[in-house]
Amino acid sequence: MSILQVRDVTKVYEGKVTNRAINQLTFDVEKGEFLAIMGPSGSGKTTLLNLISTIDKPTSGEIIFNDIKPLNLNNTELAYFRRRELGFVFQDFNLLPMLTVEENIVLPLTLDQKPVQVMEERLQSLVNRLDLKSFLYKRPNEISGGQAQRVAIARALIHEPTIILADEPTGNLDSNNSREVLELLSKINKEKQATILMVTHDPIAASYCDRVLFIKDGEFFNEIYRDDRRQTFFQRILNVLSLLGGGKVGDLSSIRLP
Ligand SMILES: Nc1ncnc2c1ncn2[C@@H]1O[C@H](COP(=O)(O)OP(=O)(O)OP(=O)(O)O)[C@@H](O)[C@H]1O
Repeated sequence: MSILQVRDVTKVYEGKVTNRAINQLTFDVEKGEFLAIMGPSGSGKTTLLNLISTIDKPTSGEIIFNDIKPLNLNNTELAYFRRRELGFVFQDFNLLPMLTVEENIVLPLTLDQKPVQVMEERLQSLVNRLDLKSFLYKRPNEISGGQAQRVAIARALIHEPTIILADEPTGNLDSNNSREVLELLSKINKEKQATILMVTHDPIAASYCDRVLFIKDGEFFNEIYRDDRRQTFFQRILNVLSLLGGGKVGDLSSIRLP
């Protein structure tokens, strides 16, 4: 079942020079899928994420979540839709520094005025699943980058969104913390059938996904599905990246994945 349908979407930035950042892009995201979007710098990944997250509007084409077309919603409905249906995970975590880890996580429910009991139940379940207990009462500047990203993932999950949109979630993490965050995303994807769309430059991060969709100059370039072994999927991702051009694929091709 498709959770998200991107239908013939084009985004043109008008200015001194007209820039067609996304051009007639069509794809679906299935319920429970973990999808990576990859492409060279300037290929339109951020633009696409902004369109899917309803921060920006397509010039033409449609984006449909289940049966909801965000373009048809007014501003109040759109704000509510974003809060309820979408979960965001960013490269720089975006935690509020003055709040504790616990307060950051329940913030979306506080904004939704959910009953305290609901907040506590969901918080407890996430604290156990994401192993957050030891730093629940600390503030963001007192925890590591990996821990901060786990908190951001908990915050994205607490209102049980239809889809999690992750923008380079490991971009600011070292390799150990990256692996921890990717294993966590993989776990919530498998155990809770969470649907995740992740934009990444990192072929190791993409190798945790079920499918990688490659874009070039705002257009569909290729897509590949994971097979049994992550190592062979990783090699196939590198092959497509080398066809796409740019990047440091040569340096990575000898990596053995943990
Ligand atoms: N607000 C804007 N106004 C005009 N052009 C823009 C705007 N935002 C992006 N662009 C252009 O649209 C194209 C796609 O940019 P986008 O940021 O979506 O690429 P990207 O794949 O996310 O790049 P990167 O990997 O470097 O972040 C680029 O040519 C960029 O210069």
